[in-house]
Amino acid sequence: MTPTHLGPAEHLFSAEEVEAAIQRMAVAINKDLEHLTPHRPVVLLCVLTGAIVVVGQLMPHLHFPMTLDCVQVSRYGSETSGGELQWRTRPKESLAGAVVLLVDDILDEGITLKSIQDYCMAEGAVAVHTAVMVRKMRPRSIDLQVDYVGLEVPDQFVFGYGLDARGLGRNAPGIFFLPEDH
Ligand SMILES: O=P(O)(O)OC[C@H]1O[C@H](OP(=O)(O)OP(=O)(O)O)[C@H](O)[C@@H]1O
Ligand code: HPA
Repeated sequence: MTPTHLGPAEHLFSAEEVEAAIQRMAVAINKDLEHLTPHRPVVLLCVLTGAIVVVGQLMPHLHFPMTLDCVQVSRYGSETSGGELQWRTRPKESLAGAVVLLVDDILDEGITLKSIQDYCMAEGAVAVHTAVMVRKMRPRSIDLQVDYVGLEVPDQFVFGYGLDARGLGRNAPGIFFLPEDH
């Protein structure tokens, strides 16, 4: 157990391990998207709030022309189980004809990422590539292919590196979970 300001927590990944995983994702993304962009920049779509940290770490390692836009959606709030998806902010620019790189911090049930991917396609995106810093190892009823995954985490409510537990812990330098938090 590691002491954190949320209490003693299991330490899953150090900051160095998370950063190394983000760099590996960047290498794979560069390989796939670099050749697509001579005509039009990729739209990197950050899923606020949690993805702000992974996007900040990922962007300097991406070597193709891009613009940065964001959506803000939420379905957990201060809970550890998800509810209905609330849309707070939609992208500023039109997605018509765009290649989108959609980046979130976690794939849990998959409802958030799938809903945003569907939204992008409905807005006219030509392709939506998806990337998550962590994917939770759990059964999922959603049919969703995630193109880039940094790390796999157990079926626990994790925090750190942008991920919160009841609003706190986004600044934790690594990925943790509270053993009693389900
Ligand atoms: O795969 P799902 O089960 O849909 O859950 C994943 C989503 O849940 C969290 O967002 P949250 O609703 O907590 O908003 P936040 O990013 O503002 O914390 C997380 O940041 C993902 O966006
Ligand atoms: O395990 C989690 N941690 C933080 N936020 C989340 N949103 C969905 N699952 C999680």
